Amino acid sequence: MITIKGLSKVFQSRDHQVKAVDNLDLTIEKGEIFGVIGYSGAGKSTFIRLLNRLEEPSGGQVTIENQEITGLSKKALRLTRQEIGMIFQHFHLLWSRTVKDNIAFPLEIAGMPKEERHARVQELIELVGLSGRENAYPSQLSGGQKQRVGIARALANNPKVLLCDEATSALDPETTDSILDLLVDINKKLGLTIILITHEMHVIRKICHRVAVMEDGKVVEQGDVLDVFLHPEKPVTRKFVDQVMGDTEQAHSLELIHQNYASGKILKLHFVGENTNQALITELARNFTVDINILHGKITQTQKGAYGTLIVHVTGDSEETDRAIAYIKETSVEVEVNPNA
Ligand SMILES: Nc1ncnc2c1ncn2[C@@H]1O[C@H](COP(=O)(O)OP(=O)(O)OP(=O)(O)O)[C@@H](O)[C@H]1O
Repeated sequence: MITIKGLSKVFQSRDHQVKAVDNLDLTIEKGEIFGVIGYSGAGKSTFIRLLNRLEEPSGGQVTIENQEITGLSKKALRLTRQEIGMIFQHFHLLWSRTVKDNIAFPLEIAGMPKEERHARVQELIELVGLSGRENAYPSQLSGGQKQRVGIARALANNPKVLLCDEATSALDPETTDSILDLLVDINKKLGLTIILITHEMHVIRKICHRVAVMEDGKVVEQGDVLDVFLHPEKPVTRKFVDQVMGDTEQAHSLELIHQNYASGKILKLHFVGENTNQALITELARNFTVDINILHGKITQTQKGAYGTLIVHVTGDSEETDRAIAYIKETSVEVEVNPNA
């Protein structure tokens, strides 16, 4: 478990102070993929760099599995950093070393004997899917392959936690997905705790179990990814959810829907987890004498199951419509009945 208490970082420039991280408290469970999302300037990079003290905190504590990182001497910190792997947006590889020598680098520093090192590097190359590219130089690799080298190097000393600093931001969407798949795979295979920062909700949706939203150096909202998707509280969180669900477009089409459907009721159904798979609409049509028109919908997958919304127009006898709505409410699908309809 990782506990962060009252963590702060104040940067002092000539004429003013910037509280990049402002009295932040968080608990991250062992083995989870925890995402921190925020816009540029929210303090994400500073936050993640405080965890391994690439940035020295102005105040507060970071404890990783009972070891207080913030209380370590510089010498002890050097050793402990071997237990905290990190990957970066621009990979930070050594350009004059081959793939295998880049991966071997942290093992050399840790003093691992040559033969053991060789075997470990081979194992890591297979783990990250780089077999056959051992002797290539970074300049001969694609962005995705470079990040795979970064991941292998970060995992070399069997860290307790992997920190990912915008690790997919420099990659195209397809490569991003393959790197995210690799991170999920590693999390499952090794039970490794992963903390990532990003400005893309797609990354959170695809791989995180829990998420914290940062704004002005503070965590303004946090929770299970599905809960945050379903009930975003703060405007900044809603904006991020809209990145994936396209709600602005939905709001616009809702206005049109009102104009076009004067009678009946417009329902907005939220599906979570298992319920996305059930044939609710078919059941409604079979069991109630109502007509149902699907007007708009989107379902997306997260690590904790599926999440989606569906806007439907229901017409029929008003009592029968109410019964159908009551039936929907009995399932755990959430339903909002549009008040204007
Ligand atoms: N070394 C520094 N000196 C002074 N101010 C800094 C320093 N590093 C960061 N800041 C300031 O701290 C705030 C948070 O920056 P940070 O880079 O952590 O945000 P971020 O959310 O990671 O944004 P980005 O994705 O743009 O890097 C910003 O106002 C930034 O200008």
